[in-house]
Amino acid sequence: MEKDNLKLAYSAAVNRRQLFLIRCLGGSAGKKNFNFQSIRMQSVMSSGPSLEADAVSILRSIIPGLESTKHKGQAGKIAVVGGCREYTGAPYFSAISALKIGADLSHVFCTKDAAPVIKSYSPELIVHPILEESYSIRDEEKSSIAAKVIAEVEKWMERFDCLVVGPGLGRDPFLLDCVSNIMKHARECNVPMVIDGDGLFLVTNSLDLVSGYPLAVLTPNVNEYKRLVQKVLNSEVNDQNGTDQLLSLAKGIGGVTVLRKGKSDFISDGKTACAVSIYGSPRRCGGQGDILSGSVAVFLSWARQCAAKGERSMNPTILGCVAGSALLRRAASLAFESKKRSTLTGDIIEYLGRSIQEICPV
Ligand SMILES: NC(=O)C1=CN([C@@H]2O[C@H](COP(=O)(O)OP(=O)(O)OC[C@H]3O[C@@H](n4cnc5c(N)ncnc54)[C@H](O)[C@@H]3O)[C@@H](O)[C@H]2O)[C@@H](O)CC1
Ligand SMILES: Nc1ncnc2c1ncn2[C@@H]1O[C@H](COP(=O)(O)OP(=O)(O)OP(=O)(O)O)[C@@H](O)[C@H]1O
Ligand SMILES: [Mg+2]
Repeated sequence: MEKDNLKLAYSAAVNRRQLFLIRCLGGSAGKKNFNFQSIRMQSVMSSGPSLEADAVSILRSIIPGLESTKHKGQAGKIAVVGGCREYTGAPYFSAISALKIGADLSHVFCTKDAAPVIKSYSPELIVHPILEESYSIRDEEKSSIAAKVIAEVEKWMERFDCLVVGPGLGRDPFLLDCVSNIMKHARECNVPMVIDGDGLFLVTNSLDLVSGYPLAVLTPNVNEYKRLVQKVLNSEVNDQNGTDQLLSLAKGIGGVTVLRKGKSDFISDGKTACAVSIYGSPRRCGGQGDILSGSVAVFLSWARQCAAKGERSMNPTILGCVAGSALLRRAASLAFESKKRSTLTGDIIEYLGRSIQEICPV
């Protein structure tokens, strides 16, 4: 009896899978004819058609081709500022996701303690052990160390297409001072920044770091969003009027782009708002936001390249957010299909490649 039930469940799963493949392939695997209709339907159904971005078209339009004329670096050079004694997973997830999506180089600027650990996760990452936390230095050393940190980052800054600031950064006051200097320098160099995790803790307390900088993207989770709304709008989160509040928040920080993470991801630059509701995963394991920050950094860089060629008129930071969110959610859904309750962030990262391949086959 149990065997029969198992057989039935198995054949139902196979049927569902076949139906899904037929719907997705739509008779052709070619880039132009690829049919992602099943996913688009789900997305429209879950948050209403008016706000939902056409994420698949956006992804297709900004993912660059793989051409033999290109040299290393042209598909993106990303740097993650994060990683401390407590957190080594978050910067790794963010930086490795950038590579898995298609960036050529991914750097991590972290504390001296975190560096050997992050290096041991992957030889693909370029890891700079430059940051220090208060516990490891004497007060009289602070100013010389702060000067060294910024000098080290300055050497690299102009090479980066985007910085991700905050995954696993921690909240040590001295370290955050040094990171503030890095952000000021990035801003002077017009380098886009995705601010996440403890980077949002820093920015919420020092809004000037990003205020009025249109190349800044903030990616708050539920707690981080609440703190931002309280600080900037002096009110509580109001989900009845969620879109207006998000617009006001982005506007209140001088036109930065805010990607509010949740059941649907909502994105606004203070002028327009859109949503990504593509079906993701019901697992809420830590680290999915880190994948998102690395993804947004890459797509934002690609969208800016398209904009520079005059190929796209919409705000490239918004396009980058939509693309990053859609890809993460698709990968999470594929990972969950396979791993169910045991789905972890590492599993989702393994599906980034397949998710991008479905949209832009090579
Ligand atoms: N494997 C890893 O290394 C991971 C590390 N992560 C990192 O963990 C850090 C925290 O992210 P969460 O999403 O948990 O942050 P949240 O702000 O959502 O939650 C953290 C919780 O701890 C409290 N908290 C922690 N430190 C505090 C402090 N110094 N003062 C006041 N309250 C404090 C917060 O109020 C909140 O309740 C970030 O740097 C994030 O990037 C996460 O990305 C998950 C994965
Ligand atoms: N309730 C939900 N249903 C579906 N997807 C969700 C839900 N909540 C979050 N997500 C997705 O997970 C991604 C990460 O959001 P989450 O709120 O977990 O971030 P986070 O707390 O910063 O993660 P991290 O653990 O990496 O710090 C979002 O981009 C969103 O697409
Ligand atoms: Mg987070």
